[in-house]
Amino acid sequence: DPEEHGPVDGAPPSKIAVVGAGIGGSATAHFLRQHFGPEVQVDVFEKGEVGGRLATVTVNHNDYESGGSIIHSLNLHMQEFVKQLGLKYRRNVAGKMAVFNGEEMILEETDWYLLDLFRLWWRYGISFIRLQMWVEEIMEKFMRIYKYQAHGYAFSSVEELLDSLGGSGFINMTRRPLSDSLLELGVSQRFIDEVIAPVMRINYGQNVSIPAFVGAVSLAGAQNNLWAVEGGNKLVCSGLLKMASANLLEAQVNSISPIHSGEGLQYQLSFTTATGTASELYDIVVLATPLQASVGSGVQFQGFTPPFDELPGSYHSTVATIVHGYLNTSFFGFPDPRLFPFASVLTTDTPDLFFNSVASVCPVNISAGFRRKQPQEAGVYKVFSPQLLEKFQLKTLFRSYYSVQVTEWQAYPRYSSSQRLPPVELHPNLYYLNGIEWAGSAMEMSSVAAKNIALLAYHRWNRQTDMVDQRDLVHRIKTEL
Ligand SMILES: Cc1cc2nc3c(=O)[nH]c(=O)nc-3n(C[C@H](O)[C@H](O)[C@H](O)COP(=O)(O)OP(=O)(O)OC[C@H]3O[C@@H](n4cnc5c(N)ncnc54)[C@H](O)[C@@H]3O)c2cc1C
Ligand SMILES: CC(C)=CCC/C(C)=C/CC/C(C)=C/CSC[C@H](N)C(=O)O
Repeated sequence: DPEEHGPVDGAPPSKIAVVGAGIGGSATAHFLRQHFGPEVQVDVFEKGEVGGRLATVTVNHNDYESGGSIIHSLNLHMQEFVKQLGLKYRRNVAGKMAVFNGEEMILEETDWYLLDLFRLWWRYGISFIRLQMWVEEIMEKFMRIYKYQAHGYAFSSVEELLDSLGGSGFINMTRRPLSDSLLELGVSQRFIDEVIAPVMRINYGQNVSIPAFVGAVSLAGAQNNLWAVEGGNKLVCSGLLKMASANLLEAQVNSISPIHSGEGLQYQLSFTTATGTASELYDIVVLATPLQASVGSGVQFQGFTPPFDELPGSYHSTVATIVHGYLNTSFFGFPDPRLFPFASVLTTDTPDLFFNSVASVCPVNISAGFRRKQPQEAGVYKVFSPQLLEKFQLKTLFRSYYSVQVTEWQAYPRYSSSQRLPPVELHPNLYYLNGIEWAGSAMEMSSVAAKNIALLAYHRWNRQTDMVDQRDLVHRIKTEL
């Protein structure tokens, strides 16, 4: 009901709450400040660590990313944050990749690009060219969002946002399995089994039946133009909160209820801090954390029914195990570690294989002369697996080790092609950011959603309906310029 958005006299909101200080919540605080100006109070509630799923662990005096680690060169919001915050890029240190099927390496990268290309062509025909063109085309359409957002356009749902970028084709990609889309494109089943499936396993711990849209995001994350933030990706979150002059409250939000008073519509947030429970009133609230029961945000809605009973679906559990030790290269068919040239090993979808990938990792601070450790030396490796690794499994992958650090993540949605995308607007001035993860979960996706919600909240508050869910933006923007 438009009557319930901002006041008719055009007064700005005085207090806005953001729940969650991951990249989604921090970026929201930053964009809210940009759009609503310096006067509004922005409170950010965080029950755990700033950064959320962007986190590091310390091994042998160095820090390593244990959650979200890589950023695409065309992820322009992340790039802009790093620039504005005066942070530095950390380029990917090159390393060769192989695919293991539980018995042997079925694909091995070499030092010779042309040889690799020839091998790919020999084994899979032109599947890899078709795939590359498909991902490029999707990326090109995805990039439209930056123009739309720069012109101030917002979308009231993830479907509207996707539709504006790639029409019904993009929405359909969230509803059909990746394998179907690729087969239709003429990509061979062998290529899907031996290349696509391993990429889906390392990036989302799932298989090729995940929806095509998130499949394309995952494939973009397997390209070679990737980077990270020097010092750790989570520095972006703390930096954005600071730049936005947001008040960080170390508190768990327990409930949200709408209150109608002389002030108009407000939301009462009740929350628990180290010293007890309290509550505050806000004009606008943004929830920047997954609300699925399996993730356990603990937020209850009181006094109104959001547009869902309980959000359907659950989050996929992925275990990141960081091991400092000696890789057991014999397990991969290389008895002599000096002859093992790979920095990362991906795996095919093979029953009984207990891990998705193992990769040598670089610390978040790399000095100029940094080089990856050779397999005959002790190095730091990240293993992704669906379950906690048992001791015998660690002993299978490593000849010996000094330390093991385990992070069990409710990592990203457990994707299915029949899942509908969650709503963005839960009540007139109450917004939900993490529905976008059901299209694709990545730092940039949360950043795009953050910008969208800040714009949407601003236009709704000011009753600017002509800036929301506008059609034919490609053409409109051309003529606006
Ligand atoms: C192992 C792993 C690897 C990944 N790799 C990549 C990658 O390489 N590249 C990439 O782009 N993406 C990657 N991702 C995905 C990416 O990390 C996420 O999409 C992104 O970080 C999500 O950010 P968010 O802010 O939306 O959510 P979160 O980071 O989950 O933030 C939500 C925050 O809300 C807080 N919170 C929850 N409930 C409450 C409450 N009631 N009160 C107060 N606070 C609350 C939580 O503590 C949390 O800090 C990876 C994820 C994982 C787990
Ligand atoms: C949003 C767009 C257009 C592109 C993002 C591409 C990207 C960076 C995807 C990564 C997705 C993801 C969840 C990766 C997880 S694992 C990452 C890495 N291999 C690791 O070892 O940590």
